[in-house]
Amino acid sequence: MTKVIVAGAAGRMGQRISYMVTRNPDLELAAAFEHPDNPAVGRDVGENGGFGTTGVTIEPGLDAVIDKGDVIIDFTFHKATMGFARTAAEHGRAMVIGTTGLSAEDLATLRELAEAHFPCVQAPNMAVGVNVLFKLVEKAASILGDAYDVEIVEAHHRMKKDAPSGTALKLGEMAAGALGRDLAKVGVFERNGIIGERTDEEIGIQTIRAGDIVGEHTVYFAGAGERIEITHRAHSRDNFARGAALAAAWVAGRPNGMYTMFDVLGLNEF
Ligand SMILES: NC(=O)C1=CN([C@@H]2O[C@H](COP(=O)(O)OP(=O)(O)OC[C@H]3O[C@@H](n4cnc5c(N)ncnc54)[C@H](O)[C@@H]3O)[C@@H](O)[C@H]2O)C=CC1
Ligand SMILES: O=C(O)C1=N[C@H](C(=O)O)C[C@H](O)C1
Repeated sequence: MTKVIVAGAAGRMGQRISYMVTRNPDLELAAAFEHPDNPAVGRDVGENGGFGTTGVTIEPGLDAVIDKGDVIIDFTFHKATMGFARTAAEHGRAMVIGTTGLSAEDLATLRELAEAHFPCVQAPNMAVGVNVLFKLVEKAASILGDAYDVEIVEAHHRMKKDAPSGTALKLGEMAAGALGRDLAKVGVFERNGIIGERTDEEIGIQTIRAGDIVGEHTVYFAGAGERIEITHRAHSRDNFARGAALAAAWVAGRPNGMYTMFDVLGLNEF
């Protein structure tokens, strides 16, 4: 039985992850923590999340609970995540990281820490459907090639802090990789004013923030006289949370290093 520590346990994702951990027979919800200023500190994580009494109290900060578990599931905020990774490295705890908005520098540091000290599953989206979407987009781009313009539109709730979504960036990277391009060079994240004609190689990524949209991603492949649109819509946060719980059960006991949901779901061969 793998003992799980849930970071940001009072957050939108933290609540549903805590619930999914209690539903997974391979996992034990061993501890939960929040930012020390969060009003949920001191409450039972299940009562706070609306799924009953668990006997697990939300503690103030990771240091208070680090000795209680084997795997930390982190869906919080990029600055907090990097601090948790340093603590995980010191204590040799595994991590599942769903937090988005990590910079290229953060990801390089995370890789260094994980390769030396702990196994880590990191993915911008832990839903099974989105991970299949990544593969479909890679395949579509490699078949269609340069004759089709690639554009990505993502929509999320008004509370989301980072833009574009980590998923949209990954979709852009999958398409760019299949087309022999580098998203850092060809990504276009804003269009306004007299911008001139579209270039062949650019990959546009546009953002919508509105209401309580859980998460939607559409990739367009538009050519002369036709287009393909591939869309994923999340109906609730439970698919992300179920994926995170699956990743926690999978990562415990693995060799140190970085893994993705493709490893967890066995999608590398596709
Ligand atoms: N990989 C995936 O499948 C998914 C990733 N996400 C990502 O997860 C992250 C969180 O999303 P939400 O739950 O919607 O945000 P949220 O704002 O509802 O929850 C974040 C929680 O983290 C807590 N937190 C922040 N700093 C902390 C610290 N230093 N110590 C302890 N707790 C701290 C906050 O108090 C808050 O309760 C975002 O980066 C989002 O993009 C969201 C959904 C799916
Ligand atoms: O913040 C969210 O809500 C989500 N964030 C992730 C992202 O940035 O890709 C995944 C999901 O779409 C929900």
